[in-house]
Amino acid sequence: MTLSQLKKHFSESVSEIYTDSESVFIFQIFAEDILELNHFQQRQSTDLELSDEKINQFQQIISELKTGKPYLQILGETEFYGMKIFIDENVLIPRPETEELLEIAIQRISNLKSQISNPRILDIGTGSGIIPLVLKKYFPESEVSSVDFSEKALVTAKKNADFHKLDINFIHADYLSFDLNKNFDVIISNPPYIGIDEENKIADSVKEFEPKIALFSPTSDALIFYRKIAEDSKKHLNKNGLLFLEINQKLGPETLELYNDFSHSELIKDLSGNDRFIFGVK
Ligand SMILES: C[S@@+](CC[C@H](N)C(=O)[O-])C[C@H]1O[C@@H](n2cnc3c(N)ncnc32)[C@H](O)[C@@H]1O
Repeated sequence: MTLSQLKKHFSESVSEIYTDSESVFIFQIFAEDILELNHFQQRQSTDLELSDEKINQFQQIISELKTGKPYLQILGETEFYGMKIFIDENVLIPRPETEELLEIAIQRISNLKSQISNPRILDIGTGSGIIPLVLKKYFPESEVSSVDFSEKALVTAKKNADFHKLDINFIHADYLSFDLNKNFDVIISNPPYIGIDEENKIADSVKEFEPKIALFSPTSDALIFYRKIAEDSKKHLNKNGLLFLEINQKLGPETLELYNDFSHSELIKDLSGNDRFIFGVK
């Protein structure tokens, strides 16, 4: 089988799940990984004869894609804020909105840095580690702690931290019953924000392949993490400390209200125009 025949076979096999342009895009990504040919080289090598081993690898990928498994999980890595990030079934696949959250945070923490040279940062809900990794990369003098209840997620996050040689203090704990024992200059979080009773409204592809603990709050209270963060901020966020949260777009005003004792708090929309972030100054 040649490369162009494989490409056609690939597109036809996944046509029930992906549009033509999506399947071309996904094929290119896997061809880059398996055949070690960049996009330009792939276009120049349409007649390349492929070994049975390579064809079998693509066949395996097709079988997995047909189950609805996200292609990034099959690939095992993604790019986030310009960094290579390993992912697997134990962590949330990084979302573009979280890149926006970090853009907002980096800009505002830079301003804070004129007053505090080594800010102490707490991230709640580590997942693949994207938030603490990006912040530690941008603010090497900062002290970054990150808590997650999922031991398996922490294994992946540590793998990412080792890969990028970044020093993060990972904490394995249930944040909802965790006593913070020090104060922070920055609290940031993208916690689970869907009430467990709303599970039936979420697409099967998300529910089936991404960890439930990353998506759903443990009760029907979708704001349970935000309430605990508000409580902790009272005692453990320093004066003029900064708060950055990714939130459920349907609960903007209710979530913002939890932080009305801050000297400043605002809702910020994402690029799609949804209420998606809260920025607060204590
Ligand atoms: C929405 S995901 C966000 C992951 C990552 N920060 C990101 O933006 O991709 C929420 C994370 O919170 C973690 N989590 C869920 N319940 C938790 C709890 N009770 N205590 C600490 N972490 C928890 C999940 O394991 C998951 O990694």
